[in-house]
Amino acid sequence: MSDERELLITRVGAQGDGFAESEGAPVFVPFALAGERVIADVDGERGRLLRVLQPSAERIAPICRHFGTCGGCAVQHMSSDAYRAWKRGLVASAFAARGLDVDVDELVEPGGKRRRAVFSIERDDRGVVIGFHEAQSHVLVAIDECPVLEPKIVAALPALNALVAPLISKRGARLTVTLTNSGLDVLLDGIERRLTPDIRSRLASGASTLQLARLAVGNDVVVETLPPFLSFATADVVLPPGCFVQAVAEAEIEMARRILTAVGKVKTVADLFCGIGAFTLPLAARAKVLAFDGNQLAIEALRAAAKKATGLKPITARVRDLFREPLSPLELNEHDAVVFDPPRAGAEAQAQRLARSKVKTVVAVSCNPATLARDARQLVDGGYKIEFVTPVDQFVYSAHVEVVAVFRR
Ligand SMILES: C[S@@+](CC[C@H](N)C(=O)[O-])C[C@H]1O[C@@H](n2cnc3c(N)ncnc32)[C@H](O)[C@@H]1O
Repeated sequence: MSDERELLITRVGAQGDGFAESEGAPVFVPFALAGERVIADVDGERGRLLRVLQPSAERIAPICRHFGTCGGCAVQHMSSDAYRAWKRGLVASAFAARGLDVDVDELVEPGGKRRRAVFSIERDDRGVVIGFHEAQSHVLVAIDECPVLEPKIVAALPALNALVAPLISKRGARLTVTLTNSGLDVLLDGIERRLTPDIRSRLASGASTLQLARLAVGNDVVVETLPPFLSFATADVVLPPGCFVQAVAEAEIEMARRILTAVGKVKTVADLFCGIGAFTLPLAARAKVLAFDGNQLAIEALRAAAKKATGLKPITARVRDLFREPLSPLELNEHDAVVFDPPRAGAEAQAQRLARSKVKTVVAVSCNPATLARDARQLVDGGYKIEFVTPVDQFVYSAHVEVVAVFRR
């Protein structure tokens, strides 16, 4: 039932939604800005923006026609100043919630487009559709333009759709597309159909016509025309299908630069949650690196790249579950600096051990300010001082923010 209300938006929340109080309860209104009076259709804590009665001076026109329906971007309607202040504020408030009053740096905006996208692909009345879901909805928005993605990825979507369409059912699947140095690396997963020899050969010939570097369906590499690789320092890493890569090359380079500046002149560094070595390899240009990750394929890819690279100090890469078996203080103490870049869940167990270590410099990279602040609290309680907290805008127009934090003792 429609419940239209006039609301005063008092701030923008962590997901990019406008926040108002109405009838004694919170209401979150996507696409509304602080200070605006709006009419929204309210259903519980959610409000659908119907009209802006009094627009904020910070309101600007979005740059993408899908903005407002596509769930990929949350805040294209904010001026650059408001956007920068909001992202910085997300980090400051996460730290404040842990009792850490830090002077968060200005938002660093390295620019660049996303080289990896995970699309949904589904069959419905429109045919087979590739796109992103509306926020908090099952409705799929067909994407034919996207200002945050590498144009080569967007341009390939119609042909990729035609290639995999026969495999797509109403249940849908995921299509992960990564722009690598040797072309597009495409992974289709979540499909029910088995690949018959006939389907496989049709996919393989289509992939070569499209000059894809690789096409994989689930764990099955259907065709690899060229090994899909990315370069870090002097090394070329061949990507295991679907493995983690930093979304934007420019952001990754900026973060690596800040990590190197923070660790300074050192002999030995531990890189925890190293993945395929986006930070390990630049660090190895300077110091001996011991690198750990839970993903066996990522570690194998890093080892193979390190073996072939020239001009790097020794890298030892090991598979280890750092949630269950974090490095002990004794193991950590063998290093002049430790870098950790965990998944969104953070590195709670590892931070506890770091807090008891004697390591001089710790650099944390995180895509989740809340878990970073939790882990930072442990480091501070263990005697570390926070030197820098720098938000890096890797996920432009979204509510996500990457952070590099430097701790010293
Ligand atoms: C945010 S990524 C960072 C990877 C790398 N630093 C980079 O920049 O490409 C997080 C990494 O944590 C790894 N990971 C997730 N859970 C883990 C665990 N329990 N133990 C060790 N590594 C884990 C993932 O495999 C992934 O490579």
